[in-house]
Order: sequence, then structure tokens, then C-alpha cells
Amino acid sequence: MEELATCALFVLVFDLALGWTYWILVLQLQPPDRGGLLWLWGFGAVKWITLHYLSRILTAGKPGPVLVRLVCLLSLLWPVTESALMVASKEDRPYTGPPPDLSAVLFRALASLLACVVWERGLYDEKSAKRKKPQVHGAGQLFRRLLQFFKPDWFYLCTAFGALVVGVICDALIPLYQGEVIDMMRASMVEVDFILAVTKLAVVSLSSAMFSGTRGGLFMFSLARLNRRLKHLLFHTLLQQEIQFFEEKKSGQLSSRLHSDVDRMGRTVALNANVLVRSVVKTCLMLVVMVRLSWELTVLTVLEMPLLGLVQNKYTTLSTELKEQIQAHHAQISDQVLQTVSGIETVRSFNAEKVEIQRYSAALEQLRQVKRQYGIYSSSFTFIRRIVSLGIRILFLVMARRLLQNDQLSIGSLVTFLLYQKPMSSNLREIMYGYGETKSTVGIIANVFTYLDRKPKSQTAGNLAPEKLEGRIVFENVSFTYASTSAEKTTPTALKSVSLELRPGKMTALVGPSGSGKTTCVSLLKRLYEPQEGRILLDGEPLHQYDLTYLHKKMAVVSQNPVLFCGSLKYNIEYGLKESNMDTVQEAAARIKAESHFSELNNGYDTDVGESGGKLSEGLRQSIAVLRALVRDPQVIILDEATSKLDVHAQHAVLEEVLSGDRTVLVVAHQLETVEKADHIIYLENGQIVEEGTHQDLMNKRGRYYSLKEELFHSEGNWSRLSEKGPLYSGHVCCFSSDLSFRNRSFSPRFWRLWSRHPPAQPAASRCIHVDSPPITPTLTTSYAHGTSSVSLLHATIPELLLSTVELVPDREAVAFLKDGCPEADGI
Ligand SMILES: Nc1ncnc2c1ncn2[C@@H]1O[C@H](COP(=O)(O)OP(=O)(O)OP(=O)(O)O)[C@@H](O)[C@H]1O
Repeated sequence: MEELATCALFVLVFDLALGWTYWILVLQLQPPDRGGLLWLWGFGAVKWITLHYLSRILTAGKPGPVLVRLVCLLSLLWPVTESALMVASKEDRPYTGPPPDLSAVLFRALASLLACVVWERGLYDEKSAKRKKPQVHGAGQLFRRLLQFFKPDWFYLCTAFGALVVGVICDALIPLYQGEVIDMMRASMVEVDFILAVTKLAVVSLSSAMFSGTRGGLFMFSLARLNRRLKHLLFHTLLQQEIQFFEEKKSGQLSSRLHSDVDRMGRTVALNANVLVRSVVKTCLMLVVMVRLSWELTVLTVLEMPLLGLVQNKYTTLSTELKEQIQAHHAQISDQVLQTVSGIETVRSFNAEKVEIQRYSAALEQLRQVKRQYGIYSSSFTFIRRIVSLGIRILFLVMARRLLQNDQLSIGSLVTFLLYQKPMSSNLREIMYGYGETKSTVGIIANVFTYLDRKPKSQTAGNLAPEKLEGRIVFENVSFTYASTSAEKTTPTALKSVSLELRPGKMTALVGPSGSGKTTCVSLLKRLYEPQEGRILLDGEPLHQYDLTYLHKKMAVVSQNPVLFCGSLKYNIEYGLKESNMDTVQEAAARIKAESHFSELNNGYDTDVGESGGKLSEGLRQSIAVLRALVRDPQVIILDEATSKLDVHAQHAVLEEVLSGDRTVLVVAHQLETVEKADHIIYLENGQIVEEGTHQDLMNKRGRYYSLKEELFHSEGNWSRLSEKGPLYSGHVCCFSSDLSFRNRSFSPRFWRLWSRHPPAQPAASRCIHVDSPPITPTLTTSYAHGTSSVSLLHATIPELLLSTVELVPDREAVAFLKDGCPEADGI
């Protein structure tokens, strides 16, 4: 810093020496008009070269931007101001060259130095420039890129800019013609001239209104089109992203990017460009007129700009940070409200309303604090701005009085000047404001473009779409780990070298404890994620090579909690289908035993399902999801706990329906009775396959699968599931058995009578109860069958539940069973 100051001092001293040398030369040589502008510009060029080399020598070849700016100002300030004075000089006072004034040399040098200091300390905020270096550096590029989005609207924009320029010219001429009209009011003037002046004023005012209106309308129109295009593109890009992206970003954040950020972006370019161009054109035109009236008063008026710029720059830097914080708080609050409202049932059942209100209030309080800070900055800025304006105004009045007293300005010219002064000041303010707004939007534009440019990390889909799909799916040593978020350093491996095969026409079941990786397998099949190792093949081809639309048509995934959209039942079942086919829907609904439930609803298939299907029972929601998949007739069906809320009959009906048509079926279920029918059962644990085979194989093996079945039966949860199946009626038989040959058999009342008299010998492989009283709901404490209480049932080691009716029962089966299990029954 000290080194820089020393160099600047040397440059200044050298500049003074050059300045005084110039005047000595002029006074000696006495050229016409003291050399005029030609000499001045020539001297400026010589000075620039000399000072530039001097600064290079002083700084060992690296003068730096500060010295470069100082040298430029020192060299050009004089010829530029003299050229402006010559342009502005009135015809009756022709330009006679600069007067010899040695003190002016010193004054100009000091003014240049002061301008450089103001620039470095105020307008050029080094701290914020460093902090936002990558953004500020690319600001021009960002705006150029944003302008490219306006390409389809070039016609409207060109017309708007044309209207803008014409409107501004008319605007700038209005005060001039107003002054003329005032002059024509004098009695000595002829009426025709007065009428002519009024007509000119009217035409100019009318044109200004018309062109300004056209300009405003066209800008708004283009802006609306740009918004639509940008939002569409951004939404499209967002939907292409991989699932991890949505897991990391909050929905409030994304919604804020999509709406407020895009709105602000468009507004900045369209409106600020409009305001900036309008104000700059107007200012230039007005400057020409004002300088001709009085350059002294013009300098004072214009002086307001750099001073206000200084304040505005500081304010922009501080307020940009706060604006970003406000936006982040808004996103967080809307996220919070969304979560609470969508999870209102959980909130209510855990009596957490107060906690949620407190959380909301805390978030609102944080927002209030940031807004308060913003308010303080804003009012301080307004105060300082007003003070600066007031100071300048006082100076202006003092100067105007002096000019009037010296006859350098007439009252008429002063009135015209004043008519220009107010719009001029507001123009300058608009330029400042537009500049500040544009600068503070750079970060927002960069954010939106970051999203627009984001390439999804998932592999891009291929275009494979064979006419016939067999549906053979193979996992070859597939390993997968979920990406860790910033909060967690590592995540456990969800799948470790899993190899399995799903065959067409067969049902495969994935079972295992929670967190074993079942849903991860389904997610990989849905291509929500890509395996890090190994590959997944569909009919021998890697899954990612299939066209996504084709894949989703051929492979349907039904999950436990299907997403339903606001609308009718019919809308949700036919969601995404090009053509409605209610006959197929109704037939399929009948086959999965859902038709009667649907027709019981008030408006049948037109019944509104409510938000996320909230007006329907969970079972009905699952039926809709199953139907939604079935009506598309996919070759591969994946049921991820998809029938867990359906009753036993409906579960069997769904399984029968999906297995028809040679489909490849994958079932993920915790209810092991659902998977027993599977042709192949795969038992996963900690992301690895530990057992596989048929139900019989696994039961015989007495391994993990067998233990899980045992555990499930003993757990109280199993008993509640029994209760969920509804009341048991007189004449029903409940059988608990581990003997597989016992399944799906029914027994007559005679059998029961025998059974109660002759219970099986120890160790018993079976327990049965006969419900012979009017409808009862089984509960833990009910004792309802031939001396067998529910408590003893819970202690039974037999993991099977069957319900059947007595009418279908042939007696000999009972005899056969009793012969098998109870030797005392021989001969019955
Ligand atoms: N989105 C995710 N981000 C990080 N880890 C995840 C994510 N989803 C699942 N996991 C982890 O991956 C592992 C396997 O989970 P997965 O959901 O596949 O198990 P699951 O067998 O389907 O469990 P459940 O039967 O309870 O549905 C678990 O350790 C789980 O915590």
C-alpha cells in the first residue's frame, strides 16, 4: 500500500511538471487559440505514454489497475472537459482555447487523485469482489447467456426498444417545448406562434405517452414469455435429476428457485434493461440541453451521481447478503409448513401441535430479525441519500444566485434548467438503482443456471425398445451404497454383490429383516439409482440401455404407500394412459376383488380421492395402485409390500391376477404367508443373499427363513394381524399348524367334535380351535373354543393361520389327519 502511494506521488509530481512545461511552451510559442483542442489531445497522448512508462519503471513493470486508472485520468481529464466545454459553448461566445492557469493544473491532478481514491474505496468494493469473485467475474457472460433466452422474442424486443428510444426523445423534448410555450405567453408574441408551440408540445406529449405505453406493454409481454420458457426448462431439468439430488435438496428450496428466482431473473433483465436504457438515453439528451444552459449547474446536478453511487454500492453489498438470507428463510418456512400440513395426522397423534407452532414461530422470528436488519440498512440508505441530495441542492441554489447576479444565466433559462433538473436526478437515481439491482441478481442468475446446467448423475437411458419382451431379469454381482449427505460421513453398503434371477411366468419373493436391502433392489430395478458395481440385465441387455418410457410401460412397480393425486378414482387408475378404457379397468377390479368396494363409494369411479388419497382407506389406495399397474398390462410386475393392507381374499386374488399371463413377478413382503406361493424365495440380510429356495425347502432347512416365520408368529403383531382380518363367525375354523399338508384343508363339525375329545398326542404338531359362538372378534383375552384359550394359542409354536368354512369339508380328510396326528382317533 505504501509502495503504491509513493508511486502515485511520483506520478503526480511528474504530471504537474509536465502541465507547467506545457504552459511555458504555449506562452513561448503563442499558437492560435493557445493551441486549441488539437494541442490538448496531443499533449494528453504524450502525457499518457510518458506517465505510463514512468509508472512501469517505478513498479518494476507491474503498475497494477490503480496506477493505470490514475494515469488515464491525469492524461484525459483535461482534453475531455475542454472538448465538452467547446461542444456546450454558445454561439455568441466562440471557443478560444483553455486559459493559462497554473493552479488549474494542480486542481486537475488533485481531482484525478480524488476520483481514483473514491473508485478504489467505494465504487469498487474489493472485499465483495473477492468474496464473489467467480460470480462477478462471469457476470457479463451470465447476462449474455440470459439475453440468449430472449431470442424468440427479438421482434417484440426490438419494437419495444424502438418505442423506448422514440418515447424517451419525446419525453426529453417536453420541458423544452414547455419553456417555449411559456416564452410565447408574453403579450408581444403572435397567437399563431403560441398555437404552434402548444401544438408541438401536445404532439410531443402524446407521442411520449403512446410510445411509452407500447414499450411497457411489449416488455411485459416478452417478460411473461421468457418466464414461461425458463420455468419450463428448469422444471424439465429438475425432473431429469437423479433421486439423490432430491434427497439432498429441500422441496422449498427447489420451489423457490423455480418461482421467485426465475421471476427475479427475468425482471432484472427486462425491466432493468428497460429502465437503464431509458434513463441513460434520457440522461444523455438532457445533459446536452443542460450543459448548453449552464455547465456549472449541470456539474453540480451530475455530482450527485458518484456520491450516491458510493452509498448505493455499499448498500447493495450489504443488502444482497440479507436478501439471500431472507430468501433462504422463506424457503425454509414454506418447507416446514408443507411438512407439518402433509404430516398433520402424525402431528396430531403425537400431540405435537405446540412443538410445531414453536418451530414455526422460531423460524418466523429468525426471518423477522433479518428483515429488521434489512429495514435498518434501507432506512439508513434513504437518510444518507436525502442528506446528499439536500447538500447538493443548497450548493446548486448558491451557484444559481451567483450566475444570475453575474448575468451569466437568465430567469427563463433557470426555469427550463429546473424543469430538466428533477427528471435528471430521478434518472440518475434510476440508473443507480438499476445497476444495484442488476448486480445483486448476479448470484440468483448464477444459481438458476447452475440448476439448468446440472447433468443428472444417473446413466442416460438408451433407446432399446424390443417389440417382444420376455421379462427375464438378472442381477450380476450388484453392489450399491447410497450417497452420503453432508451430515453423514459414510453410509453402509445397502447391497453387497447380489446375484439373482427373476424368471418369466414365475413369482420370486424377497424376504428379510428391515434394512436388509429389499427396497434397494426394487429401486435399482426402477432405475432410481445405478449400481456402483455389477450390472442388471433385462432379457440379456443392460437395464440402462432400454428406453425409459418403454421400460416404465413394460415394468410396473407397486409400492406399499402409493402416491395418489388429487382427482377421481378413475383419474388415478388411468393416470398417464393415453386412452381411457373403463371396461378393462372394471374387469381387472372385479378380478382383484376391488370392484364391490369401488361401487360402494358414493360416486363410484368418479369419487374424489382427496389429497394424497386421504379420503380412501389404505386398502383401497393399494387396490388403486395395483389396478393402475394391471391396466397397463406390463410384462414385469414388482409388488413392494403392495398388498399389505388388503384382506386375505383380495391378497390371493391380486397374486393370482399378476401371475396370469406369463409375467415376471417380484414380491417384497414382510407377511410371510403372502410369499409362500412364490416359486423362489430369496432371503436377504445386511444386503446379502443368505438363503434361497422354495417355501418348503427353506422350512425344511430350518434356517433364517424358518426362524423369521417362528418369530413373526410369536410376536404380538401376528395376533393383531389376526384381529385385523375381522370377526370370526360361527362355523369358521381357525387352524394353526406347522404341517404343510394341513394347509387349505377344511374340516367338518364332526371333525371338531372328534378333535375336542381326542386332542393330538404330545409333542403336538397342530392346534385347532372351532368358533361355535355368534360372531366374535379374537382378542388376547377371549376364550372361545373348547377349553382352548387365546393365551395358549399365542404360546403355540405353529406358524400358520387358516380360515375355512365347514360345508366344503369331506370327512375322510379329517380322519386322515387325525390318523396322522392323533393315533387315538383311529377307527373313527
Ligand atoms: N435414501 C437412502 N439414503 C441412504 N440410505 C438409505 C436410503 N434408503 C435406504 N437406505 C439404507 O439402505 C439399507 C437398505 O435399505 P432398504 O430400504 O433397501 O431395506 P429394506 O429391506 O427394504 O427395509 P424395509 O423392509 O424396512 O423396507 C438400510 O441400511 C437403509 O438405512
